[in-house]
Amino acid sequence: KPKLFTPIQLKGITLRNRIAMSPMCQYTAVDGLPTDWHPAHYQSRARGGAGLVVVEATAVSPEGRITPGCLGIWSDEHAAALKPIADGIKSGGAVPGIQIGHAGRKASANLPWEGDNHISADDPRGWEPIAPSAIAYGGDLPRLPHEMTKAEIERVKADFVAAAKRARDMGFEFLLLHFAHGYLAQNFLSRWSNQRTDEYGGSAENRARFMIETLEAVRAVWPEHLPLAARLGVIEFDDRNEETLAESIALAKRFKELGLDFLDVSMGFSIPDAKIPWGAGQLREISKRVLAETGLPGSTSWNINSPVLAEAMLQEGAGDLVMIGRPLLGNPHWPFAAARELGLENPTSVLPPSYAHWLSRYHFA
Ligand SMILES: NC(=O)C1=CN(Cc2ccccc2)CCC1
Repeated sequence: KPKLFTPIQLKGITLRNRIAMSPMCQYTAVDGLPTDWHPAHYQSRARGGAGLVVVEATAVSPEGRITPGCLGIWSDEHAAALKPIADGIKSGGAVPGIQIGHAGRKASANLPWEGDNHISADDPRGWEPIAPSAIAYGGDLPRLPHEMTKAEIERVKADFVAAAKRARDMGFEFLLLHFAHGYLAQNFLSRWSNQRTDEYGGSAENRARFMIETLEAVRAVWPEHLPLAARLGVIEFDDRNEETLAESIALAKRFKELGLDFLDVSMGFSIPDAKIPWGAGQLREISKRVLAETGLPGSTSWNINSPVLAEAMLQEGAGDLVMIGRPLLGNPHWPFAAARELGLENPTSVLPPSYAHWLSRYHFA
């Protein structure tokens, strides 16, 4: 039986299979609120057979959005608007997850298909990004962020806690902290973006402080029986990969001590000229190493572009789940196609009865 279609228990929650829909920004929110796009987008992937559906990066504050089209959970109104989405994922048979984050120095950008660049400083649609240091990312995101004061650091940590409480209260059962992709938490971790001289900068411990303190504070409010996860940028593909990986593994071990239940292995994306080794299953070896050394259940993503590759990665310990992104954009029923390709008996069993009944009958040779 393919491992991809075996259940897994994470704390008090059981996933029906190992297929997770990776959080992917839809850029269709208005003032942080979902539109009719979001419920259909997410419920269709649950009905298509995924075991876990993780809602896209949802900002803990307005200035924490990547673009004006990003979701937010910074108010009770925003939280209430997300409840139907959590309910729809659950009624579709998947575990409802959500990623919460802050875009840091990459914030205030145009939609990817409308420039993918910083909104110009004089454009009222934008806002001033905030980050650990006044150092711009560069490339198409050249805007200088405002260096956060201690008070702002405290405020943003509190925003993460408030966001976690709202996600909990709206029925989400898997919480994924966005600690990757050159956003705020990663901005603190990376020397490229953090040159503070206070206790939030300098040593590896100091640069990890924001993540550590945020994890501790969120853990205290996130229910013990629900999995708390983090997506961590463990490597930058710059000129110090070994050092970064060693720091990341030590940090992940610390996260485990602090009660993290699940680690999703990703990339730092802290600088524009990173040498990303794009390719099928590109983080497979890195994920195997990080998860083996930390002993945490986990996953990775990035171009897991075939069911055979997904199965191989599970078999070799590159994750307990696979994070499937773009293939699920192209086909909400990717799990059904994977079930057939991997030879699962009764492949239609991954779909709801309304589809499964007719898909499993009246075949002809
Ligand atoms: N919210 C996120 O984590 C996002 C990650 N991206 C990853 C990505 C980076 C570079 C190339 C492709 C995809 C795209 C934008 C949103």
